[in-house]
Amino acid sequence: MKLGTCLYNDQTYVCIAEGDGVLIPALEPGFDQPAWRDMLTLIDSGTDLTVVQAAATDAMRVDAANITLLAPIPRPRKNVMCLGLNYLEHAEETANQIGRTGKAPQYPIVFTKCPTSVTGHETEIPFDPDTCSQLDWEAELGLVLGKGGKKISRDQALSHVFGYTVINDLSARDIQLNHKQYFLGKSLDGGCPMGPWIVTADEIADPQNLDISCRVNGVTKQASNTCNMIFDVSTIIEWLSRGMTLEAGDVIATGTPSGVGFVREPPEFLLPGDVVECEVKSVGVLRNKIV
Ligand SMILES: O=C(O)C/C=C\CC(=O)C(=O)O
Repeated sequence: MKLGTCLYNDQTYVCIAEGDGVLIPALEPGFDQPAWRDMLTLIDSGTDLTVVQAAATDAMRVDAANITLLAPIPRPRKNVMCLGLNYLEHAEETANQIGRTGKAPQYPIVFTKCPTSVTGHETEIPFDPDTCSQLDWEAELGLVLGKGGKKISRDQALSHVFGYTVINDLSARDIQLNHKQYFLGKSLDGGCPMGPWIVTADEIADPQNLDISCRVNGVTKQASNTCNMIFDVSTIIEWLSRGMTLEAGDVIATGTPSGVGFVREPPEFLLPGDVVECEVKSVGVLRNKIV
């Protein structure tokens, strides 16, 4: 099932992709209203989603033209947790660019993006030349947890995943590299496009076998497969939860493959007018324009 968050008649709802449009369960009074108006409440509620689809009525069907999709979780409760240098070729291209030895990280590199950076599919990403002149793309597989926990074992990790989404870990390289910590350069307003949907975990048989790519103005810049992650999804959850309690609704970006802009010769960055598309096969295409 593909779940999203949309605006319909100036109100926010959780919706389910269906054909050319969506189902909005909250339009039927019989459905749990708080859960179907907010994705995090829905995740917390543990609602049986199959029941909803089976009970779909015409009153719930809305044409795609009548809604605006937002990020599936428009404002996560806490920072989006992200993996740095989690594909070997990307670790190597980065090391070459900044004059380091290119080795796979021995331990996961984890940084975060603040919740206010989250934005949706087809939103415009503001380009502010006073702040940043080196805006770069990073296509990533995103995880949304359905169940929290501490010391989650690799074996159990996938059972904690509610679903998968696409994230563009937009990176202001000048800010990121000048400030040592990644945080500021990764947290610009509009710097975390997410969506269009959360694809529920039952639909993704193997998160380590998904083609992942990024196109800028239709030209492919990144093309890889999630099998090339250094730390796979289960290991990421295991590592993150070793000493830190993970919670339902947490969002994790699992790292980007090679082909980012700042390591190119000459370096390439996003400019106003550019359209950037991140795609994870079976999960979706996330498109944004820089303005
Ligand atoms: O300064 C570094 O070590 C890494 C620079 C870029 C990597 C990155 O942003 C990532 O998300 O991976």
